[in-house]
Amino acid sequence: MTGEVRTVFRGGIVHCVDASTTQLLEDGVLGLDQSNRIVFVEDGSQLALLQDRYGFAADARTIQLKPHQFLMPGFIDTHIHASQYPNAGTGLDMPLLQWLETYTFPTEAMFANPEFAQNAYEKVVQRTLRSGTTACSYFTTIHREASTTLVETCERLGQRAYVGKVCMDRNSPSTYIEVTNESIRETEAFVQATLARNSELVTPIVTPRFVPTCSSQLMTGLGEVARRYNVPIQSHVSENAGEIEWVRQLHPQCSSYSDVYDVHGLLNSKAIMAHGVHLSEAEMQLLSARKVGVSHCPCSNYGILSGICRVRDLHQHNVKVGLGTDVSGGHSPAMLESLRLALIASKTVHFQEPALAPLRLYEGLHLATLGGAEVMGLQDQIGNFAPGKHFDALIVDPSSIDSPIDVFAKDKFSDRVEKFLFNGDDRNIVTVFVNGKVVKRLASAPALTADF
Ligand SMILES: O=c1[nH]c(=O)c2nc[nH]c2[nH]1
Repeated sequence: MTGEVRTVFRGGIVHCVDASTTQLLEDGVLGLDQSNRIVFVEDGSQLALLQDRYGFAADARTIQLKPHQFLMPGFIDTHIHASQYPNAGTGLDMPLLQWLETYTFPTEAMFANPEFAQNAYEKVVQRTLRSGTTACSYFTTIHREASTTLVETCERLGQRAYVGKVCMDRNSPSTYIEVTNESIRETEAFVQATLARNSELVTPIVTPRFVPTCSSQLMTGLGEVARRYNVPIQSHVSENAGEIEWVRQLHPQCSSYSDVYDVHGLLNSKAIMAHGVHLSEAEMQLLSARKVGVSHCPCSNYGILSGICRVRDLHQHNVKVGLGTDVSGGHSPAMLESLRLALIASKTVHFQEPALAPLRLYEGLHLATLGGAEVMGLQDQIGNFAPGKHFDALIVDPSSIDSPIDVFAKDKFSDRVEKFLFNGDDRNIVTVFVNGKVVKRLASAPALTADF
């Protein structure tokens, strides 16, 4: 239910209505109610009619975007290791298992130090917000205290987030491993404490790292915690050939990597599985039947030599797909980079399998916004500008100060949007709203009243 219209934005608007429909309005209007929920998105020429149709408050305000500016939904990063941000852009010279041992586990172990954790988490939340990411599904480390620091940081800086304390009780370094029962107890304590905050923005997510580092007893226990508190689950699946072979040796009785999670009660409609690069036909059918979402992480899949996820094939199997930066297997915390590489990766798949058509630009935008919301189970709350949703949005300015884009008189509105998606960066993202609150504002932003 939405209320009377209190705020109207007028200017360009682009958002994905569904996986195959994008609404592009060069002169659009978007109405918000008193709690900053979206009431409507319409063509601006209809404004007078809309006042009657939706009931505008007597003191409703109109915020006029500057020429070339447009509104779009915030990006949704469905898979990011907040604790690996100190390594972002480094160490991309090895495949997954070696990379974990050499770079990743040693850095994650440093989060035992609260000051190190505080500094890193502050930076990753600031950086992702600045890049236009309004919602993230974060992995932290095995440390509960530091994981709570990330929860507090997201709340304070105003980012919507799932935060998961990582669990691992086998095949891990002696300095970075948990005892099974303690890992389950600590997860439950973290879930309880995070739920008790009644946060509008942050939700705990149960996070078994991946099969090689989680015993059967741990996976079963974590599945029970997720069910008891009705919270989501995240992990990694079928990312890398060496990893998949290891899982086969560890669980010879299971028919596939995905089946290992299934028999331990970890696949359901609230589960997010990252990568899915080498999923078999049977695994795609299983993920589809369990309504599991896949986080496609193309930067990481190239960076740590995993392979290429067949997104079109997943869609044909009716599997939900969103995008993840997967910092720091992925080099960049910016979702624009993941979007671009997702488009390129789909062309590489197409070269190899011509029947799988490359993703079109707006399918990429869907993956980065509404598709991500579906993967996180938040499709009724965020991901596009449908009535009733929260206002998690960006004001993009292709002509902002220091813009990396040049706009020409011949450019249509759709050209300006495309230029941003391919050549823009955070200098073009002049305002970021999460839950109707401004969390980033640059000098080129339109004037806003103080209560945003
Ligand atoms: O890309 C990845 N990053 C990780 O940190 C990880 N852990 C298990 N599997 C993983 N894959």
